[in-house]
Amino acid sequence: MTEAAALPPPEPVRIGIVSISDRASSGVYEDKGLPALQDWLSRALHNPIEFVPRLIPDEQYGISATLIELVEREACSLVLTTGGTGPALRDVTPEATLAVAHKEMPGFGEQMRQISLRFVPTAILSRQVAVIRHQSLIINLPGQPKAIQETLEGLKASDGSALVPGIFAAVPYCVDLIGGPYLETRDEVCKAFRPKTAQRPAR
Ligand SMILES: Nc1ncnc2c1ncn2[C@@H]1O[C@H](COP(=O)(O)OP(=O)(O)OP(=O)(O)O)[C@@H](O)[C@H]1O
Ligand SMILES: Nc1nc2c(c(=O)[nH]1)N[C@H]1C(S)=C(S)[C@@H](COP(=O)(O)O)O[C@H]1N2
Repeated sequence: MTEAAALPPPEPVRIGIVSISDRASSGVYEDKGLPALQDWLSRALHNPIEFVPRLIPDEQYGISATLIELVEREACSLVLTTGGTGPALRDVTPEATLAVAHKEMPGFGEQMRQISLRFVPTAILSRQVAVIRHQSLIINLPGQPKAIQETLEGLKASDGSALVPGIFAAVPYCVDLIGGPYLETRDEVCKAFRPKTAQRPAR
């Protein structure tokens, strides 16, 4: 038997994915946010994932209500949003997210802006936040569908090594610390960082 075969199977995880866009939610254009989130997470994680998707307009109270529902009724350990983080009048995702926060996790937004500045100078306009509510981590990502992979995965050199680590590298350990399932990443997509004492044998 190989070492990987002797390991227990990865724990299942419920992940809320929320696309926040006036135009995609009203059918003006096709939503590309939910497929991009689902595709990247399925490539990055060994864990079986149950996705809980929502496509909603840029309405502050509706966004907060959706986040509470995903955390409290749907028991999602992780919730990723995309869209509504810029400076436009209708962009209220950060306010809606902070309104349901028990703790703020400013490092995610800081790192996201560092990564995004390597791709576009307008990253300085992005206001993403991350928070903890109960035992769930909620993270805002920018609305451009291509920005989802850029921020989660970071910037890689041509040999695949990380030039700027993506924000997802810190997600599994954060989820450990709030009592969620043990998330196992595929190193070629995203190498999770955990201190040695928190690591289980690699798959
Ligand atoms: N869910 C989505 N699906 C496809 N493309 C999107 C989506 N959200 C954003 N985009 C694209 O990224 C750009 C910037 O996103 P942003 O969140 O600022 O949208 P917006 O201009 O506020 O409009 P809306 O809320 O109607 O998507 C959009 O103009 C659009 O081209
Ligand atoms: N990685 C990455 N981050 C990005 C972008 C991008 O193209 N790639 N677009 C920026 C732009 S133009 C804006 S206005 C802000 C906010 O985007 P949102 O309102 O679509 O959430 O995200 C920024 N962050």
